[in-house]
Amino acid sequence: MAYKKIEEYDEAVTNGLIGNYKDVLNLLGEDAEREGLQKTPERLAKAMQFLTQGYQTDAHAILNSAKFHEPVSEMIVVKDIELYSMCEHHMLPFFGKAHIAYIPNGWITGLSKIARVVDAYARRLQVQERLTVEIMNAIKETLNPVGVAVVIEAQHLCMMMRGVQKQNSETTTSAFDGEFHKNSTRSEFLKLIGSNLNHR
Ligand SMILES: Nc1nc2c(ncn2[C@@H]2O[C@H](COP(=O)(O)OP(=O)(O)OP(=O)(O)O)[C@@H](O)[C@H]2O)c(=O)[nH]1
Ligand SMILES: [Zn+2]
Repeated sequence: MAYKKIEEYDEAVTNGLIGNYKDVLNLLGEDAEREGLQKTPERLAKAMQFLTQGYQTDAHAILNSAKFHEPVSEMIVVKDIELYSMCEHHMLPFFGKAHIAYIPNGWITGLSKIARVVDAYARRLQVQERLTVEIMNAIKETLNPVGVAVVIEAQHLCMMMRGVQKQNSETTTSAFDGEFHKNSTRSEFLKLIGSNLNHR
């Protein structure tokens, strides 16, 4: 399946969500019919479809769509890829940065495709750990690299706006494969992204 942007929203899904979001507003003590809220269920229905469009994207197809044979054997690092996702426990956002590296084994992919793969998995209901591993596996399975590494640093609104209410905590998750299991390779990557995971 080719990667496609959501430009049109599924009418049946949108209408179903609109009805439900009206109920949600009323249950929360609002008046869903008041002027300021009249279009809110529809906006929210579209926003949620946008934020979960990853279910309609195929990360492997994204990477395969710009796969080039290239005799490169040095580490390729794409860092500071911003990401926005939603935790599957509270459906509240978590957001931060992904840093990704791979060491090619004859095949490279378009750099933008790496960032698109982040979105393909981030735009779903997620836990940060699974998001990290899914990105790694997609790169591993399509490019068959000598090694692949993914580090994600994120803040979770469910820990900030509610619950434990910690405003400054940041969660770092990582997934390493192949050459990145070697201390020296992993250290080089962590140094390049300026991560303090190096001290572990
Ligand atoms: N491991 C992991 N946990 C997450 C992530 N996002 C949210 N959580 C946690 O999921 C847990 C759900 O715990 P529960 O005790 O079922 O939910 P809760 O009563 O709302 O918990 P509190 O947030 O502590 O109030 C919480 O500890 C959240 O911090 C994530 O990406 N990874
Ligand atoms: Zn949460």
